[in-house]
Parts: sequence; structure tokens; C-alpha cells
Amino acid sequence: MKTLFKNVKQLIQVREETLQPLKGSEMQELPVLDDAWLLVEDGKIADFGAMDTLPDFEEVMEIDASGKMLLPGWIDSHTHLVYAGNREQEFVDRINGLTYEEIAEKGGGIVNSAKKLQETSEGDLYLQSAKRLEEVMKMGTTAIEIKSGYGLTTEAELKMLRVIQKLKRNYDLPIKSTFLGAHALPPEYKEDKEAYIDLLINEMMPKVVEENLATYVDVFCEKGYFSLADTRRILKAGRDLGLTPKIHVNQFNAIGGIQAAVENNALSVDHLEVLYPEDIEALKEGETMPVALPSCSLFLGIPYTPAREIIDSGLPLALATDYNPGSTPSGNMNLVVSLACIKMKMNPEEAINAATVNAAYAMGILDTHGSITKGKAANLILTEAIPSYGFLPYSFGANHIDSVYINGKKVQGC
Ligand SMILES: N=CN[C@@H](CCC(=O)O)C(=O)O
Ligand SMILES: [Zn+2]
Repeated sequence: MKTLFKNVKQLIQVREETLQPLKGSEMQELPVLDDAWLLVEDGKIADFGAMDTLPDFEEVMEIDASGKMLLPGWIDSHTHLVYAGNREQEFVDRINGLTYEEIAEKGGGIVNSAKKLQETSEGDLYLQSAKRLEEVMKMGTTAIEIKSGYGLTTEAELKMLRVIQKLKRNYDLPIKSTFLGAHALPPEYKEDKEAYIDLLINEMMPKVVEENLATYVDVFCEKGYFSLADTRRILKAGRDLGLTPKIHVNQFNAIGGIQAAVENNALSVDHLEVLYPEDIEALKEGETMPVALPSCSLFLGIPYTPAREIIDSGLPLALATDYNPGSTPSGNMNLVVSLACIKMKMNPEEAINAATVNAAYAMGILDTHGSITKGKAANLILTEAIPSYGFLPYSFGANHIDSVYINGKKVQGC
């Protein structure tokens, strides 16, 4: 089955190849092709060009994209989309003056979600999560990473990861799973953190690997959660079992997590709301992608990741949602791209590059996704008729998506 998009006002993020993420000033370049066509065959981008070069294709389904833009679908490289229930009460508590840390100290936060998840059946958890996945696909997300970390027991962590595995089987978009057993200390281990880390390393991780349930290993490296020494220990154990690190660092405090991540060849370091010059220097030493999560900053009222400092020092940057019940109950990548421009002073080109090419790198799928490149998956966003691509972040909060395609197939309901 072939699909031909014709009269596309602009094809955005057109690249012959994407071997490396985009760094520093490269992020300002967003290659586009005006008045274009694009052919999809067998779920892949087969060819594209300017309208005055359009060949006479036979047996194609034609889509007239006059006035509309076609771009690679958003790639969300950091989410906690599998969770049970919600934490609306904590949202109200924060409105009334408590901080995220104070709520966690009172037994709320991650352990609150863990309690809910432990009490939820695998079937119900799947249904809640599938609904969220469909919601974000309609908003243009065409590849996603999902973490465990709301289980905090062997059984519940495996339950989460099996739900992710079932989502992978039932949905066509790339889904990568990350084992985040080191998300918080369960209350029963409050006095014995080492015992929980032993359980995580000696029981949970081997089972996760045996059942092939995760590609990445994550740690919440933060004061009051997992220390630098804990992080190093868990990353090493994960690497020994073949799990690549991809970790939460520098959300509230910088405690050396970036250095540990780079030393362990982490694929990404995520959050970075607090960033010191030595963190930037450490990132320059490796291939680890910094990932900013601006909708978390918006929701918690914490600082935004200093994108200008990162990009202007020659580094790459990716954007993701952090979709989770506590700090970011939103999986809207369109809002993330807008916030990156409005609050982090990224220009539209940088933000779109960060949510496509660099996001694909942060998910380990840059060779197959993230750009309009021949042979890559036809995971695409077709916008409504809009004046320019900059209009997407500019008109924040609005939905200008006409339709979303995954492997060339239209996502229903958008
Ligand atoms: N910071 C750690 N984990 C999540 C929040 C988890 C929660 O509050 O449930 C995050 O990335 O923001
Ligand atoms: Zn997170």
C-alpha cells in the first residue's frame, strides 16, 4: 500500500542521513523543503521531493496537504506513562503551600503511586496505560520510552514492565522500556536502604533481564532518594547485565550524577533543572544526551533546565514530557516544545530538533526515526493549514495537528 502526500506546504526536518545528534549551533538549522510531495511505502518513507519533480505514481492513495506541514512525529524519550490512579490530592496540597519534597516526606509522592499500583491488577493497569498512550499518540507522539518505578517490589515492578511489554505488542509505535526500581525507597526499607538495593540488584534486575523486559536502567539520583554511591553501584550492576543507563539527575540538587552517568556511558541524563559548570564540562567528555523536561518545571514551579547554557556551550539537548502522576500529569509534546521556546529561550528550530532528531538519539532509535529521511519509518505529523512551523510553539496550548501517522497508518481519532 502506497500513500502520497502532495502539495505539502513544507516538509520539515528533511535530512539525507542522521548519524549523530545535533549539537550547539547545529541545533539552529532545521532543513525544510517547500511545496513538496512525500511517498510512503510499506510503512516507510520511500521518497520525497519538490512538487515540480513529482513522478507519475500508480496505485497510490493521495492526500492533498495544501497549506499544511509534514514533520516527523514527536519522540518522547522520558515518561512514566504506566501508573495507577492519580495524585490530584497532592496537586491541591501544593496549591495550599506544601512542596513536592514535603509531600514525599509525609508518605505521598512516588510511594503513594507505588501503593496504588501494587493494589491494581495487571489488566486494569494495562487499560489505564493504554488509554494514556492513545491520548499522546493523537497529540503527535510516535515513539515513546516508558519506565517502571511505581512498583518498588519485585512483583509490582515486573507487573509494570509486563504492561509495557503488552503495550509494545499491541501498538505499532516504538516503545522502549526502562527499569527504574531505584525510584524511591519503599517504606518497609526505610531503615535499611542497602537491603533494598541488594534486592534490586540481586533479585529484580536479573528477573527483568531474564524476561527481557527492559533495555535501560534508571536511578533517581537525588538527595533523600539514591546517593551518588548508590547510583554508581546500580548502574554498574545494570551494565553488567546488559542494561544501558538513562538516569534522573539534578532535579532538585546536583550531587554528581552527571559525572557518574557519563563515566558509565549513559544514553541520557534527564531533568538538569540545577546545573553547575562542572556538569557541563562532564557532559562535554562523553556522548550522553542531556534531556530537559519543561512541563515538569511548569507543574512543580521549579527552575527550567538552562537550555541556553547547554546549547551555547556546544552540547546537544533533547526534550521530553516526563509524563507521570506526580510531577507532570501531561504527555503533551506540543506543550513541551512551546515551553522550551517560551521559558527556556530555545528558538523553534532548536526545539523541533530537540523533540525529533535528538529525542530519537535519547531513545536509541535515531537510525530509524526522528527525521524525514528515505528508509526511515513513516511516523509523521500532518498539521492543519498554518502559516509557518514556528506557529506551532507560538500558538501554545492550541492543537494544530490534522493527523498523525505511525508506519504510514493514520492514528484513529485525531
Ligand atoms: N523525579 C523523579 N521521578 C518523577 C516524578 C515521580 C513522581 O512524583 O511520581 C519525575 O521524573 O519527575
Ligand atoms: Zn521522570
